[in-house]
Amino acid sequence: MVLRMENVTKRFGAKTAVDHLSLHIDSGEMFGMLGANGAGKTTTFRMMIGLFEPNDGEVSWNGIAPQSLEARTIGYLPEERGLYPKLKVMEQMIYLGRLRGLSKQEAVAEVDAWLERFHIPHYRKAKVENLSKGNQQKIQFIAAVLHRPQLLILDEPFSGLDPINVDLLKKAVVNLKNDGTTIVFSSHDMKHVESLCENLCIMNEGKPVVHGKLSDIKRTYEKRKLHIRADFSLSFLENFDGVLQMTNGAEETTLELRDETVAEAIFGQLRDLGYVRHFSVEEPTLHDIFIEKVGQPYA
Ligand SMILES: Nc1ncnc2c1ncn2[C@@H]1O[C@H](COP(=O)(O)OP(=O)(O)OP(=O)(O)O)[C@@H](O)[C@H]1O
Repeated sequence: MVLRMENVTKRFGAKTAVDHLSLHIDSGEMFGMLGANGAGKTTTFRMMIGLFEPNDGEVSWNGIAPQSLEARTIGYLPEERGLYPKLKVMEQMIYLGRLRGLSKQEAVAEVDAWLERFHIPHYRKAKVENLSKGNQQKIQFIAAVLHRPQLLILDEPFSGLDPINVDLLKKAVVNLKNDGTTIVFSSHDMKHVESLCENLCIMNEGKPVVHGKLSDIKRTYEKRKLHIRADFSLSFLENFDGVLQMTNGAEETTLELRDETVAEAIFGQLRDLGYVRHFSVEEPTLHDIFIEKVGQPYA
């Protein structure tokens, strides 16, 4: 399933929530959406699944409008979790499975397998309202995947989970991807996007400010961080051409450089000055790129 969003704009009254967004997500890909609160991620997801119509532009999956896809094709984990608190887990999952075209037996088999995988088979008959927040989230995740969708859209799937459950869910997501599911997800933790996605989009005020392959984005982002530990004073580097910022830690000096050629120039000079214990150039993190492009740390 290939997703194409061409020049998509969505307005709510005077507010432009998504502004001329073009995206291309390939079949079987895991795609990350980043953006501060209100950047337009959820609105984008809702257009991907046909809940919202764009004011301008087009959305299609394999050339088909999302509204025309079969219910079985899409799985969606909404940001606002929407389970029925009074219903028992299995009853509720059977109901949702039936809505997506599964028989009762198929739904029960899928749900039992997922409950085992998530180490919560004993909650089969529990009311949702009696589960912890993290376990409710696992149930909500199961609701999004029990019909084995080809496209899975996960809005903040890891928020509110402890590290063990984050790992459990991450593994599940990676397995689904390896089985061929196309996955789009948003996360407020850039490390999740960095570890899971080859391709991503950073949105800011409805506009895509960075979009493409993570490795290409990092390569074309010129700024580098340089870490040095030396047995002599490095104070002369403060005014070195291409050094944008210098921070002296207890053991190590960290420099922000205009680009990697500055590191080479510094390296050439240090060799003649004394013993250098450590010299390393760091690739930019997604966090660095986000701050540069969006102008503020991620909320
Ligand atoms: N149904 C709506 N009616 C009016 N305005 C809306 C509606 N949905 C979203 N908006 C506005 O559109 C903008 C983008 O919202 P959206 O929920 O897509 O952002 P987001 O990136 O998902 O944010 P968050 O990380 O906080 O979930 C916001 O300013 C929001 O207030």
